[in-house]
Amino acid sequence: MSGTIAVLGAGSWGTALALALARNGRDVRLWGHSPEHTAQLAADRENRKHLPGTRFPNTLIPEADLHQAVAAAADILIVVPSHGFRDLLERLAPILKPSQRLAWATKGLDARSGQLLHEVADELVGPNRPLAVLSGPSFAKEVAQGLPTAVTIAATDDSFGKDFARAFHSESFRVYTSRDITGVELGGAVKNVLAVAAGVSDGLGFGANARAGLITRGLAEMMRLSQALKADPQTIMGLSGVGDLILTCTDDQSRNRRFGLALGQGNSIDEAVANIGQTVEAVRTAREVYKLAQRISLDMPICEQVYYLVTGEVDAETAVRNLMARAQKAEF
Ligand SMILES: NC(=O)C1=CN([C@@H]2O[C@H](COP(=O)(O)OP(=O)(O)OC[C@H]3O[C@@H](n4cnc5c(N)ncnc54)[C@H](OP(=O)(O)O)[C@@H]3O)[C@@H](O)[C@H]2O)C=CC1
Ligand SMILES: O=C(CO)COP(=O)(O)O
Repeated sequence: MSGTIAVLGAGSWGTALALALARNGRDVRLWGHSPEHTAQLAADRENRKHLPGTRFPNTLIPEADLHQAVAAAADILIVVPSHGFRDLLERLAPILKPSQRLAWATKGLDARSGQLLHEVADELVGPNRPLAVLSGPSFAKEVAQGLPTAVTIAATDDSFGKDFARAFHSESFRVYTSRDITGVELGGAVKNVLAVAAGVSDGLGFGANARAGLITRGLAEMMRLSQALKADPQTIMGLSGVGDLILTCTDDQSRNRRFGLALGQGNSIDEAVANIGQTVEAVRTAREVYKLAQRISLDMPICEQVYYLVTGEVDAETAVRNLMARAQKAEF
């Protein structure tokens, strides 16, 4: 990754990652789907909507035209919400050059097919294109502020993984590499669903014991799913699994946790989403994880109750009662 990198998606995370790359000496084109928003980024040299107070280096250029952003780039990094991932790849498929490698930092599953995002990428712009995913415990605001952060990049191709890691790696942004794309993607998707459960529990005032119990039994669900999908269990014990699970379940910067908190405090789903005003991935991911677990007959009781919550089939207290009423069993 020595040439320009096109970051596609100009929300909080796309902007923070574009800043990390530009500060690390890379030329970056930051594309956003709203021309008004991209014009504001170009005029202010700052993303006032998502990350106020952080000036863009000269090497970070906002770009309203997708074709131009892609044409200028050696490699591509997608950072749109998961519901826009497939559509964006369909737009990219006819314009990507064979030499351009593709990475993403989106967390979630494909809302149309329930597939992992690397399966969608492989289908639409593969099969031989090097692919990579960046994930781990990393709030956009802290990355934009240059606070110490560690993440994982999993790639289909070792040289892409190393190049991509080098493009980001700095004294404040530490990058570990992996080959387990499935494990890294699963951790990033499922932790958002579990963060809703932790938020609900805290919103109901259930205390520290309940939160720790939910995180630990949630980790067991993540582990079970990763084993069923032939991911490496070690990945779940790493940054993109337990690392991001702890971050998102315990800190109120997390939008998924705040969504759960709001439900636990008696707000409706629509009120909670509107008040947060940004992407809350778990609203969709809870459905996809539930369907996936059903399809492969896997027991994921916490994710199941979050699914019933986001579909309005139970309220917060009933979801917790349902979990506590389960039959006694061995821990492992
Ligand atoms: N924020 C964070 O700390 C982190 C986020 N992530 C992940 O990054 C992904 C993006 O989240 P984040 O940047 O935080 O979300 P934000 O809500 O901050 O921003 C999302 C951006 O994407 C735009 N957008 C919405 N739909 C589409 C689409 N179909 N095509 C292109 N752009 C679109 C939105 O535009 P508009 O406002 O017009 O809708 C907005 O600019 C998510 O999967 C999230 O889980 C991962 C790690 C950290
Ligand atoms: O993924 C994240 C941090 O790693 C951000 O979490 P939220 O989407 O819940 O804010």
